[in-house]
Amino acid sequence: MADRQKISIGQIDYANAWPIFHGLRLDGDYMESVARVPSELNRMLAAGELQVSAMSSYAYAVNSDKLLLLPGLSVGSVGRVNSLFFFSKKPVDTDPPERIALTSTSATTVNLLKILMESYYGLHPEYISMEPSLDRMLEQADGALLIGDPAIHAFWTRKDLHCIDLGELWHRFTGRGMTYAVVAVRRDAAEAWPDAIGYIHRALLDNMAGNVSNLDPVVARACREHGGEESFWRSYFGGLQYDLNPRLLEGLELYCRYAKELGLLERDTELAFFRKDKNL
Ligand SMILES: C=C(O[C@@H]1C=C(C(=O)O)C=C[C@H]1O)C(=O)O
Repeated sequence: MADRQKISIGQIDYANAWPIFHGLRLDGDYMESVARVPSELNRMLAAGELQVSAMSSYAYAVNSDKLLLLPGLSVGSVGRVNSLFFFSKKPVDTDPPERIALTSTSATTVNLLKILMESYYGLHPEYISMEPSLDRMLEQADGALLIGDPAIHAFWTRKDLHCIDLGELWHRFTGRGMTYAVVAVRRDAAEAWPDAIGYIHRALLDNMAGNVSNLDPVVARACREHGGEESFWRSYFGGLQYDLNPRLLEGLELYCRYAKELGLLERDTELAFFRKDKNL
């Protein structure tokens, strides 16, 4: 990497990540940020098109030999999430789905659903990956997984469908929290520019702490851009956990163990963290 390469920072292009990124001012001569859906960020970070990014925790696990977690940053929950939904025409308990359409934007929740189908329900449906369009997904499958903003809009409008909150079901199954997204840095970037990465890490932590302690600006932005009640957005953001705390880490470790057991991950995952003074 050249000395003066711009550091590119990936942001999740969904409301769930606004408490981390809203109001962040890092762009300039040496840094730029881009907002994409999680699967695209996962690909870009692995390809070296980004140096630091929010990403699916599953994709971190797949590439953990090339990445380090930025401590204290996450999108997680202990229980309900309100934006990770499995929609089905019939109840799963009485009418098991034979074919499930998975949003192509997700990595963590796609595998969370597979874990829950297999280990909680004892089901082995066929899976297909599709763009997040619920109508089209349900033309081709008995159930559909959506994440992020499309999941929230579908939850508001499709009261005719059965709906399972994946964070709630995971909590019922395991008693644990779960980390859906993390923020990671490429190990080569952490080695090349420890000070710059440390600066970005600090800026993200401070920005997140400010937004979490005063949700008004992100709630106002969500009402403006997505509609819906202020009370919905306040409890949505209030219900998510952004600080990668021990309950979220414990849940992520258990998720990785299930994923490995079921052949969804090739290896055991050891979570490794960026530390400014000793980053590798
Ligand atoms: C809470 C959410 O968490 C997320 C789920 C992800 C995934 O399934 O890969 C990735 C990032 C987050 O967007 C959400 O999408 O609503």
